[in-house]
Amino acid sequence: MSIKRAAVIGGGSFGTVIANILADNGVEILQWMRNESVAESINHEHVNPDYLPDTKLNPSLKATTDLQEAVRGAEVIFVSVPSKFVRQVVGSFVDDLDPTQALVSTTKGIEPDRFLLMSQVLQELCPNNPVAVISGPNLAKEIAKRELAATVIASTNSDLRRNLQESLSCNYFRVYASDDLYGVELGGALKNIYAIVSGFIAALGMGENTKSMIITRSLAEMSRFAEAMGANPLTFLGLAGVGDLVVTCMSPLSRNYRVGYAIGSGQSLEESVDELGEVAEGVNTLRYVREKALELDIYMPLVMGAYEILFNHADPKDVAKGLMTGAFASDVEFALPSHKI
Ligand SMILES: NC(=O)C1=CN([C@@H]2O[C@H](COP(=O)(O)OP(=O)(O)OC[C@H]3O[C@@H](n4cnc5c(N)ncnc54)[C@H](OP(=O)(O)O)[C@@H]3O)[C@@H](O)[C@H]2O)C=CC1
Ligand SMILES: O=C(CO)COP(=O)(O)O
Repeated sequence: MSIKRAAVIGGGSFGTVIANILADNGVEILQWMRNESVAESINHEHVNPDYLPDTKLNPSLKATTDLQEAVRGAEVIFVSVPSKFVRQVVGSFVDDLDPTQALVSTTKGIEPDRFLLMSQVLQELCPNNPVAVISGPNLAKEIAKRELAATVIASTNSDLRRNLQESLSCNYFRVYASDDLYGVELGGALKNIYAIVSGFIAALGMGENTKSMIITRSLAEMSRFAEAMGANPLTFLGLAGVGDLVVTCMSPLSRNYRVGYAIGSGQSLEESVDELGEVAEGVNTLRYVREKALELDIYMPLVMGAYEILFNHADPKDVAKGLMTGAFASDVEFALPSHKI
């Protein structure tokens, strides 16, 4: 049975795109945002002027700045604010929820204190509510133009998975299923780091072989981290792993890639983030993953190198040279374990 009424919490580019797909599919949808003038523009002009100024939105998509109004009666609540604010924003409406209402995170980030992914934060705040995540190669600006794309819905609740597949699938958006929430979410969070690295590489004018090497070794590093964290690295072979890694490492539409490109072109981290004006989750994720890798002694040379460039002003060219002179290593560690080379 597909969803009749849903809420999207967040007025940015991805929240708006998800709300618009649901509206295109006939779901009654109320999108919450804190900015009154953006809400008014969505309601009257059917445009989100701050994040998707060139997209005519479905006129049935309604916006509000009243959080309680948005969640009241919604069968599913999509949470689409930056990871830094998920706990605060969701925490302000948990008391209004009943246990039938499902929560879906679109957010690709990590909460640092206990290294929690967003579905874990949602589950902690709302232990009786079903939870899912959506992740995949989903650049909002392309989906807004209704260019073909695919995504993954992950949940251990098979009814919720199926309802979400039915409510989000349409002729420009294909929705695949997974029951590995942690793996799907970890892929979405980790790839942002490597999109920043790929941005450096592009800014330095490095070749196509270099770009391919970086993407492939990023996948090896992500998988090594996933395995050490107890996740299933096979999930990274799908859209939420390879798929999202490839698109964000290759496209200037990725905000994380753009931050990397700006830094590789000589701007400071602060300038790059300010100029972007949107969230680039990879900057904080890089800090948290580096810390976790040091704590668990996980070999992550790209993460360590990127950290030196972003936070210690290291020269990207010197870091790249250092990466080329590491100890001899295995190509696919699942096939040839490192200790056997
Ligand atoms: N854009 C994309 O292509 C995709 C993004 N994602 C993920 O979705 C999440 C949201 O991204 P996206 O929509 O692109 O982000 P944007 O940067 O486009 O927008 C962020 C939104 O969150 C709002 N916001 C920021 N801080 C707060 C706060 N303290 N309280 C309430 N609202 C707040 C902003 O409001 P205001 O405008 O008032 O500041 C804005 O509406 C991220 O984790 C991202 O990684 C996932 C897939 C694709
Ligand atoms: O996650 C995304 C596409 O799948 C969006 O990436 P950015 O946050 O780097 O723009």
